[in-house]
Amino acid sequence: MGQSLMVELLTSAQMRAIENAAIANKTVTGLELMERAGRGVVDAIFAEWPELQAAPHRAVVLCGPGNNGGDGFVIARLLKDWGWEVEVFLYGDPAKLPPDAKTNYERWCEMGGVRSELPSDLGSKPAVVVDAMFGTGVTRPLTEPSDLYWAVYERWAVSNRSVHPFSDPVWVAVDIPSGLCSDSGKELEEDVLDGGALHVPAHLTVSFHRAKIGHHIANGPLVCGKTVVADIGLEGCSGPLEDAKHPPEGADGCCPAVSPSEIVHLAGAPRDLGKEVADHKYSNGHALVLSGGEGKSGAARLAARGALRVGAGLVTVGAPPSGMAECAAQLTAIMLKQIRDSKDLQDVLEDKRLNALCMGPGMGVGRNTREMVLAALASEYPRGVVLDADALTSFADDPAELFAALHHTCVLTPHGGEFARLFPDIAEALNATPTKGPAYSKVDATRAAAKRAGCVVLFKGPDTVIASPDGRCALNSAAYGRAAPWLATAGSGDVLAGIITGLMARGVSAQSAAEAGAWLHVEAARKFGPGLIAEDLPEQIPAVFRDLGA
Ligand SMILES: NC(=O)C1=CN([C@@H]2O[C@H](COP(=O)(O)OP(=O)(O)OC[C@H]3O[C@@H](n4cnc5c(N)ncnc54)[C@H](OP(=O)(O)O)[C@@H]3O)[C@@H](O)[C@H]2O)[C@@H](O)CC1
Ligand SMILES: [K+]
Repeated sequence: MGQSLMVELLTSAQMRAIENAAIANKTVTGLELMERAGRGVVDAIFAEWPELQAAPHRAVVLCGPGNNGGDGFVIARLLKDWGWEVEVFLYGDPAKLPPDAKTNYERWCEMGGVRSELPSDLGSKPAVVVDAMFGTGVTRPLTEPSDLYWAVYERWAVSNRSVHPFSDPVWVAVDIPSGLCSDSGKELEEDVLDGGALHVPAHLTVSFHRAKIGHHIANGPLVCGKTVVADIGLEGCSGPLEDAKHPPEGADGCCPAVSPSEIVHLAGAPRDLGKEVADHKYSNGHALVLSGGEGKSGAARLAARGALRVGAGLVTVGAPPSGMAECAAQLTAIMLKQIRDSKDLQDVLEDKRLNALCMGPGMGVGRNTREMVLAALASEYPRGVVLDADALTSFADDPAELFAALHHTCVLTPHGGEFARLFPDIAEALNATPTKGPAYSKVDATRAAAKRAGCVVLFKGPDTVIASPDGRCALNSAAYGRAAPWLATAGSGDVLAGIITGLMARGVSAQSAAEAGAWLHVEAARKFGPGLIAEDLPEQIPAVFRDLGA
């Protein structure tokens, strides 16, 4: 099974490396890139609001002291060329602008004025406000610049997104809304409460070459509005070659500036999930899902149903004696076996056809769960093991004991609370108020956790991050066109654990199963829509598969 359409997400350092390599290779000049960036923003505005292309309007362009500001001067010039009335503000000293930004500042000055002070009369309401204050170069909280920014915002408050956009100005962010860290999707803040971070939510954010991680993680989707990516002619420069440490020239003259393995991908639609006509049930594996006792078996049954629907050939629920009657009354296609402790589990695992295990949902926190997990992990046969919920919390007192036993066919699926129990120091770094950029991100945290645990970690949320110990990392974003707010419902995580287990039973590797599972989980929720409860999720998988042509 593979992933289709791998969309790359970059950090600011990766973007800079790609840009610098292209300039060093003489593929393009910085000035050309800036021109294309500015044009990309104008094209995106006209594509989004064709009414704005049809007749001239008024724009306010807020420029900052770096190259993001440089893009702003290009946009001002292009809009003016289009017949618009354009007012430009600059935060910073024009003499200190970087060279390309300065060139564009000077070109703009031949066409119009630049104000740095806030006038008492800001003039008539513009159709568009362009935020070109700060882009990927923000390294500290914005305090002083926010005066100008907020004044413009408050003057024409962008109150209600649902009304026709031109009753308020549309707010267009160049590259990323100013003040948002492009690596972490967090706003840099002062330690003090009145830090004055900038984060006006944009209607449209136009980024360049690739989306940045920050557009898709943490607050990014809340602040960026609709995000589009403009092609600025750097295609082929991200690193199509495997060994980017010793980069030969790329076929198109570009130099792969970033090792492909370092790049985070947006999880995409999985491919090849169909079954072969000649398959029999054992060709698609046998998943075992461990359950809790009486009144606690629902979570395991949800997981088992997810595993079966995603195509595991057979699924068995293993329950302690007190859970047997409840499970027997509820299960039909799913088999049932009594497993009370680690000794029973070891016996059951003698059957090598059981090739994937799901442990945790509803199992209970404590010694018995701990011992069963360790018994499963000690088994010599290399089966997939998905650990969720109580299987994670049972090791809160001694995570190192768990980490010592984990191996490369394991997947941990913590939510924020479980993550903090297993990786308290990493969670603390992630949750600290970010005062410097690039800020520590959920990507950094998940990669660090995977390395420490020695297995795949899937850190849940609307921005689910999936990382392997070798650094491979994907982001499954339930935002923008894939928002799935009804997924935050009891038992939804149990189904996800089961889906991943089912995929591993079918022979999918740990990282790919976690990525595909997270993607399918969101799609199943979107298929059902409002009113979704966890029981509905497995039942939507057939429709999702049909859409995939599986
Ligand atoms: N990469 C590409 O391919 C392309 C990139 N392009 C564009 O370049 C943008 C990146 O440009 P950039 O690196 O100059 O950074 P940018 O965001 O303008 O800010 C840096 C300036 O802000 C200042 N500053 C920072 N924090 C501050 C604070 N708290 N308070 C006050 N000042 C603060 C900082 O000052 P310093 O830290 O140096 O003192 C520096 O002067 C990118 O987002 C995209 O729009 C496109 O043109 C073409 C293709
Ligand atoms: K910006």
